[in-house]
Amino acid sequence: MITMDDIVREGHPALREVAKEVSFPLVAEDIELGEKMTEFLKNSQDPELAEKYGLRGGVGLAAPQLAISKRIIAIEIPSMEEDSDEPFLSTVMYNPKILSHSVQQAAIEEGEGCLSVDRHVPGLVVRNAKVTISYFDKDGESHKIRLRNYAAIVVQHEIDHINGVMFYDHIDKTNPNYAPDDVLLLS
Ligand SMILES: OCN(O)CCCc1ccccc1
Ligand code: NI
Repeated sequence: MITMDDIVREGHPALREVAKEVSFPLVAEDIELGEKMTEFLKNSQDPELAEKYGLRGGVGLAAPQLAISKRIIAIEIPSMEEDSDEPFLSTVMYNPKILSHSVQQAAIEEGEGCLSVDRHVPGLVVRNAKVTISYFDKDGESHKIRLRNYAAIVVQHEIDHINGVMFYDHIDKTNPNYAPDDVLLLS
């Protein structure tokens, strides 16, 4: 299983590379990788397992964070309702792509973090509020989905990783808390 020891930290070259597309049909290794990334995210969101294995909670993970320079991301966003055991978004995206996005921008009010960054980097990470994403699933089926708000933020954070971009690259150097006047602040 993937643990924090497998996640590379800032300074590792893989985090600054543009990852390569995967080709279809996928090799077994890339299908298994996606499954292990999802397993990590689920474990990281389970208080007992997270504690037992010392996992930091995550809702997304990108292959470059495992020093694998491939365009593979896993998303595991729990549903907002406590009782529902269906996640809001649970998927492994191969060759994800932002097809289009809103003019409207959004940011998480308390900023972002990253499993590959062992420090708090304050500041607003302004992103597109809505995105239309295309991706392939493990069976090579093509998908096109529209995401907004928190889910859109998470997927953009992960797609940044496969392009060698870190969340703090988006923070305004001179005024980290700069918020464009019509940015949607998500709490
Ligand atoms: O790359 C995944 N990762 O470092 C885990 C944190 C993901 C994440 C955190 C805050 C806002 C969007 C996404
Ligand atoms: Ni990250």
